[in-house]
Amino acid sequence: MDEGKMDENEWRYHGEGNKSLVVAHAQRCVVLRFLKFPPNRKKTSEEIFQHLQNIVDFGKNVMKEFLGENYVHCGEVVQLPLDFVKQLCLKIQCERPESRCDKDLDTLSGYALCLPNLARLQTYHFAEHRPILCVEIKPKCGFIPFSSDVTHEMKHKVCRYCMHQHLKVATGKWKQISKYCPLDLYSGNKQRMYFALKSLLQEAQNNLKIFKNGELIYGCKDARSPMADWSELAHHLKPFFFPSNGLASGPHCTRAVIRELVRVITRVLLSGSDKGRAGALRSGPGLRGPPVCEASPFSRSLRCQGKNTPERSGLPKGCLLYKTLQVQMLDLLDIEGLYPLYRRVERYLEEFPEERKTLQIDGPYDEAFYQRLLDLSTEDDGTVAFALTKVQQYRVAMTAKDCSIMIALSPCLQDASSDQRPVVPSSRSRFAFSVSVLDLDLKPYESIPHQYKLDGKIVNYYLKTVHAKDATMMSTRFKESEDCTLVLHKV
Ligand SMILES: O=P(O)(O)O[C@@H]1[C@@H](OP(=O)(O)O)[C@H](OP(=O)(O)O)[C@H](O)[C@H](OP(=O)(O)O)[C@H]1OP(=O)(O)O
Ligand SMILES: Nc1ncnc2c1ncn2[C@@H]1O[C@H](COP(=O)(O)OP(=O)(O)OP(=O)(O)O)[C@@H](O)[C@H]1O
Repeated sequence: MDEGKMDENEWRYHGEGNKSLVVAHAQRCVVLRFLKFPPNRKKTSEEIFQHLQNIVDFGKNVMKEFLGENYVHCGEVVQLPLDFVKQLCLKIQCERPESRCDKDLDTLSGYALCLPNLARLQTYHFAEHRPILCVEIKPKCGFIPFSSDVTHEMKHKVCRYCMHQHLKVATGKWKQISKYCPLDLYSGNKQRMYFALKSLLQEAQNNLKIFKNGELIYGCKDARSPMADWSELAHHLKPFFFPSNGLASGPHCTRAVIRELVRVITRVLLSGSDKGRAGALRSGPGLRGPPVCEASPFSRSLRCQGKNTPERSGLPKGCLLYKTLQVQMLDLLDIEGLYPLYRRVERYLEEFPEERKTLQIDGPYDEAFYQRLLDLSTEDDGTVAFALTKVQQYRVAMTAKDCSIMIALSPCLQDASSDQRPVVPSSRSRFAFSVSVLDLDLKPYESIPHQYKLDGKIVNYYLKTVHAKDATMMSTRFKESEDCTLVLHKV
């Protein structure tokens, strides 16, 4: 990229989250990722540069090691002309969802991250001419805490995502409770994964987006977004999954197309080679905690049919979901066990503030930082060193609980080789695909007290409202017989 000759008209708004905003180049396969801040939060250019450089270093030295070279794209920090950034900011402002406008794009430093556009296949730099479909999933936390520090029994039964749904609906963030449960997606059991993906398609919230040729065609900006329209989605997807087939339109066609999409995504999620040092945690946390969440409509439907809890079929070890789950499980103590250790580090820093640097609280996220994360002992010897290791592991685990997975699919021409990319078959076509992970920014040390408070709020709200109601009648989330039969199709 020639930073000297930047033209805002070559870039278009692509998307944003709580902390960054992304614009995509119209022709080339690159995006620029800018940081966002609340209006009055002034940061110096040097601080912003360091923040971005930390993101790159953390990706390179930590996440690539854990998740594998192929899945992680760290990008690089670029310095852009301030005039370009200001014009770009003005140009995209009208496309930003209102709910995200509480923070402003950083237009003062001129720094941003330049990354490959993961909504396109990984050929970098130049866009492919073949059509491309991309599914982005933010799977969230895929396990139930196993820590003995957990004080609410409910946390050993119902996963955080399912509990949090109730608080989110109560506060108006989303209109309705999703049937998605991360434990179903991470189960490795095809039926459960199928159910999880279908549930995401029914109620996408911020956990699912679909792009066609880089354009968002499915996904929900906020609670005011219109209801998901499957027939419109199927219309977009039909040429991908039924290219030369005169499948009539209508509900039958919609169902067939959605089924194909879900099957292909399930297969892709279960695929993967195991390269690099990503197995570092394999002998670590392992599969612990209950295999199902009691609030998941899938497990409820099994119970309602008198069936046993499904076996944990397990994810293949090379796949990205497996690796992500292993990193999430670095949260060995749960926030309840972690918080007192955070307080221990805090007390130490109050006494010795100059030690913050030596403790690598704000970086550098280098090889030494990574090595310390591999110590999975939970025997507290009362030291600051022990507390610090658990705090850093917790931050890394929280990062993995909030990242997104991007799956890009491009139809293979008949009989054509796939340029050495992996290929996934569907019933009427074949796709070359790539899987990547994004939003791997290490969660800040300062967010730990917030996590602690939020955890209490989520559980208390759930206990007070939902569980109390549930004890006397089935949750409204689960509409009896409909769900009992829905999930048990062969996939
Ligand atoms: O706490 P959670 O689980 O609600 O996760 C937050 C996300 O909310 P979600 O529940 O996924 O809608 C939240 O996503 P949204 O802004 O709601 O789209 C952010 O990803 C937030 O991370 P950060 O503070 O921006 O680094 C996330 O905060 P962290 O907890 O990961 O710090
Ligand atoms: N390299 C990329 N290629 C394509 N799209 C991207 C890329 N990076 C980010 N995006 C898009 O931009 C959106 C926002 O990016 P990201 O999730 O990193 O924001 P964030 O503010 O850090 O998120 P959060 O709200 O989780 O803190 C993503 O959901 C994704 O759709």
